[in-house]
Amino acid sequence: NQTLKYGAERIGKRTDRHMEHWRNYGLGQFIHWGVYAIPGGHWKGKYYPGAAEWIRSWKEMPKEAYDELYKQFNPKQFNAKAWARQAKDMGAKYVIITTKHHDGFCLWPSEFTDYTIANTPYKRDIIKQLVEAYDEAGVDVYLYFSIIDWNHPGYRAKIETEEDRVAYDGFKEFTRKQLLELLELYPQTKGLWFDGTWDSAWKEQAAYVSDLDKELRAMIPGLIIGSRFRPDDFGNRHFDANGNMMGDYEQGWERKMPNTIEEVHGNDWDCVMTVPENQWGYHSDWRGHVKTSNELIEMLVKAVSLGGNFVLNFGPDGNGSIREEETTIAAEIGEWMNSNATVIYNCGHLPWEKQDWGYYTVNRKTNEKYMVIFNHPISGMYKIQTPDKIKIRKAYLLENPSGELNIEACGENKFIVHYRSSQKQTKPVVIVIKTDD
Ligand SMILES: C[C@@H]1N[C@@H](C#Cc2ccccc2)[C@H](O)[C@@H]1O
Repeated sequence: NQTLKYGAERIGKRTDRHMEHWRNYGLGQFIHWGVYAIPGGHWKGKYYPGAAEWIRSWKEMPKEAYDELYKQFNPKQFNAKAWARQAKDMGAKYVIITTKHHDGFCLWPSEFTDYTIANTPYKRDIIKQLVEAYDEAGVDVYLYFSIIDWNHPGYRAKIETEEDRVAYDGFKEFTRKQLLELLELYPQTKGLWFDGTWDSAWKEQAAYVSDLDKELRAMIPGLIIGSRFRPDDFGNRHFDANGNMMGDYEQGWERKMPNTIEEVHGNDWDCVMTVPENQWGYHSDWRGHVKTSNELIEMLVKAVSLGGNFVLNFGPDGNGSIREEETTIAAEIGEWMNSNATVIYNCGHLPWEKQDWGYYTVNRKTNEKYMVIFNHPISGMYKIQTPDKIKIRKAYLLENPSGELNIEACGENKFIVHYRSSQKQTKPVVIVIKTDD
């Protein structure tokens, strides 16, 4: 182990009540919204094949043209309360909202730049409306903030000259003032979700970012910040040079998921996921595979079964509307969550051998165990292998607690639950299991 001045601030999970609350969310919503929603992945009739929120970086998009778009931003359909209601009905316990993406456009009236919502035809503070609406709906608010800021003159991807260094020092102070401003303006914020911290310029700022991290945490008790913010002494992010995670949870699962508990290294973690293959901001022409609600429910259950949170992205259009595909997905997930949230909220990893029929989750408070079934064996036999002498005493469908299922004990820690559905299953089914531990 090396002695690090700016490595992991803690070994092992945070155990305070704020983090315990975060750990038990299960399901969150991501909102990516900004001026990139105006072109929606097209420019002058051409289709942009990349992620819509990155369209400014497209060679076919003149930077000066993009940088004028905010003067058209006037989302007349925007209704923060409707968005919050939809998220609540989907079963999301928290939301992560883009305050500023890589293009540098601020959805709040920051006093440190003119490139903000205040200077659009819309004028009003989007972040304030969203924070208040979600908070009122009982959905905790987290703020996404991109360190990369293509609009700021002092931003650098790398520092090569003395001029770069001076410019970047000014950019660091600008970044710091915006972050303090956000927490000052929106004290309901429970955490910051940082992005765009992969530049070498940022990765050389271990001392500065360590101080900033402390300053931000001092502003809001219990503030939660993931592993994508601080670099260590050697520019490592997520894990320091000694392999210890920096931040309160691992932010390494973007559009991908772990398959085993070993891959999450005993840390808290989140998975942030898009409905199409790779669109966070609004793209009017989703191509490639668009995930169904069943696929997304399986990802949610898989994340919880491995001790993480699953955060599903929504990309509202330039008028402030949530697109039809996302509205349908939210309703279908919400319908399943209505009768199955028991296996998601306050649940985590059960260290039993993974079986083909699906995933286990366990309620951290009651120790009640769940089998969430995605694959029905034609045998009608659901195998369970318990560790060290744990016996299965009872099993029943979550939707029918009085209908006990037949359990066959097959020798040391092997059990078979017999279940054959009477009708065609189009959504995951949950079996509750009672044990003698
Ligand atoms: C949460 C997501 N992170 C951002 C990114 C990215 C990215 C950029 C380059 C290579 C791979 C990923 C996306 O624009 C979105 O905000």
